Order: sequence, then C-alpha cells, then structure tokens
Amino acid sequence: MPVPNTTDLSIFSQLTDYGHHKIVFCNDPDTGLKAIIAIHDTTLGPALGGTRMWAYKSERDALNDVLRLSKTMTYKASVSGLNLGGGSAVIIGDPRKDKTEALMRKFGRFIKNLNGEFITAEDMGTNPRDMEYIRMETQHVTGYPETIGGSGDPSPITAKGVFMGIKACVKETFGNDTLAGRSVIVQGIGHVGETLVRLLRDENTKVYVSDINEERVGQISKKYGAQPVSNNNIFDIDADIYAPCAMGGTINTSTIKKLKCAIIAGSANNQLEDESLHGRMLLDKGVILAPDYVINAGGLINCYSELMGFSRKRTLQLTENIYDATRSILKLSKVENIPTVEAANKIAEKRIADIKKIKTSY
Ligand SMILES: NC(=O)c1ccc[n+]([C@@H]2O[C@H](COP(=O)([O-])OP(=O)(O)OC[C@H]3O[C@@H](n4cnc5c(N)ncnc54)[C@H](O)[C@@H]3O)[C@@H](O)[C@H]2O)c1
Repeated sequence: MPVPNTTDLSIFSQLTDYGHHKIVFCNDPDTGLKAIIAIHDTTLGPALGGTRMWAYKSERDALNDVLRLSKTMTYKASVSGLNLGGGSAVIIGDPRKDKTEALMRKFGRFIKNLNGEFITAEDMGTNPRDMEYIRMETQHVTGYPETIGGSGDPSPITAKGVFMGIKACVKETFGNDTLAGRSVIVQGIGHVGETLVRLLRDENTKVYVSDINEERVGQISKKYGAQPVSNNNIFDIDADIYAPCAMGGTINTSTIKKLKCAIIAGSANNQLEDESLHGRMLLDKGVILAPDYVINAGGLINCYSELMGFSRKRTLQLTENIYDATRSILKLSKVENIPTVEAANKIAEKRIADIKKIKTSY
C-alpha cells in the first residue's frame, strides 16, 4: 500500500500521511520497556497486529517500522473480509538479552489501558510464551499456546493461504488451477515454507527448495522429494512459480530482468523493493504477482478465529477464501491495467470507505 518516504517529516505530518489514528509511546524505566503501539484504522473493528521486539538502530527506525506494519494490517484485514482494523506494536530492545517477564507484563498493562482498541499477537522477536505473559495482564491478546486454549502456531494456516493464492494465479495464467505438472521454487523452508512444500508435493508439483540453512535444505528435500537449489541460482531456474517465503525485498530491478517464472506468490512480507516501480515492471513483463499481504493473511485469520471462539473448520473456510480474494485482485489488475498490489489496495480501501459510510449513517 502507499507508504510515503517521510524520513524528514515531523511525527504528526507522518501520521497524517500514513492515515494513522493513534500512537501510544510506552515508557517504563523500572522494567526498561520502550515500546510504540500504532493504531492505524479501526473502521472495520479493533486494531489487531503483532508485537515485534527488535534492537532498532534508532527510535525513528522503530517508529517507521510500526507505522508501516500497522498500515499493512489495516489493508490485510480489509481485503480478507475480516471485521478487524489495523495496528501493530514494537518493543525496542534485543529479544535475547532485554526481554523479561516483568517487561512483557508491563507492556500488557499498556495494552489493557487501550480497552480493546488494540489486540496483539506474536511477531519477530516475540513468541507464544510472551503472549502468555501479556495475557496475565490483559485479555486483548491472541496466538497463545493451544495448551491454554489458544490457536497455536499460525504457520500451517499461513501456508494454506499461500497455497490457495498460488492456485488462483495458476488459474489466471494457465486456465485451470491444477498444480500437477507445474513447478515451484520455494525460497525459505522454515515454518511456512515447509508446510507449503508438503501441500505442493501432495498435488504432484515439482518443487525446488532453497534456504540459507543448508542442513535444512538437505532435510526438507529428502523428506518431500524436492530438488535443492542454491540460493544464488534461484532466478536462473526455469520454473512456473517463485514462492518467496524468507525475507522481503527479493524482487528488484536486477532480479526482475533475470526472472523466468510466470508467477510470484509467497508468504514473505514486502517482496517488492520498490512497490510502485517494481509492481509496474512485473506488469509490463507479464509476470503475475500475488500481493503478499493478501495471500499471507492466514496468520491473521487464525488470530481472528481465536477471538471468535476458535474453530478449525471456520479458520480453514476463511483461509480458502484467499483464492477468491486473489482472483478478484487479478481481475481488477487486468481490467484497469494496474499492478496487482495497486488493485489489492483499491479493493481494501473501498471496503473501508463503504463500511465507514454505513457506520456514520442512521
Ligand atoms: N509464520 C506466519 O504465520 C507468517 C505470516 C505472515 C507472513 N509471514 C512471513 O513469511 C516469511 C516466512 O515466515 P516463517 O514463519 O516461515 O519464518 P521462519 O523463520 O520459520 O523461516 C524462514 C526461513 O527462511 C530462511 N532464510 C532466511 N533468510 C534467507 C535468505 N536470505 N535466503 C533464503 N532463505 C532464508 C531461514 O533459514 C528459515 O528457514 C517471513 O517473511 C514472515 O514474515 C509468516
């Protein structure tokens, strides 16, 4: 979604540009807690988003990250048809050294004071145990362990959503959504990547796997009969689909030039180095990109289900809707000749605008 480059703006100008509703700075010298909670939009419901703990180089970097993350959550919830708004939190600090029970519980107190306007879940640098600590202070948290009534690890559901997104793109490109006989490169075979490899293998898809962790490449390729490829050669492989499931920013001017795939669809966040430039380059090259925040929404859907009283069946139904959501986006992209990310943003913004209207009418 449109995220302005605003390094030189004042905080309030930046909030206006991003369209944010509220920011809460949480400071507690006793526990060393320094956190920022950003609530982007609550038109569709309470703002839900992860809490990331990271040793940011500067407070400004932390603020920029939380503004970007929370805005993405608004769009993700909207396009997934969930009654949730967008928010996120960041805790400034090294999760391996600075995290304590007291710090996490104090953070939970700040969330409690928002009276349900913000609900959190885990993200990079936090885990289900941290969610348990937060839950000791507030009920406004999701993604805690199954053993205490939570929905557990969302990664398999995220992978299922990515799989549905891949199928929607295959239908658009090849006229049917059969994956048998197609080929997919899965980059990053961690929590999401491994389940994706399994789902693809079960449909008789030819799967290539790569990861910076070579031991893992060996294990996963053996377990699922996938073909290992070096991370450096990914863009030389002649496969139908590239599924980035590791880090962001892998789609840039030089990789687009090399790319042989017809489809890009994976779970990694922020896959395009420059959203508008590289979105347009892919469109011009005829490569279909499944917008990341649309097809990796399974984790959010899992959290939403948990809030509604978890049902695995309902969670799977909502995740399977990613197929139709992706199809609508691809259709709009084609009709208006706009990059798929722009089409997704339009659909997300329209739903929010429509619901805003009915909420302010009698
Ligand atoms: N887990 C979820 O439910 C979820 C939800 C939405 C988005 N995502 C995104 O999907 C991606 C994968 O998530 P995950 O939970 O599987 O993470 P993970 O940490 O379990 O797995 C990531 C894998 O990528 C590998 N990797 C890291 N850097 C790499 C590189 N430069 N090249 C190749 N491989 C590399 C790691 O070794 C690891 O095996 C992340 O970008 C995450 O933000 C995950």
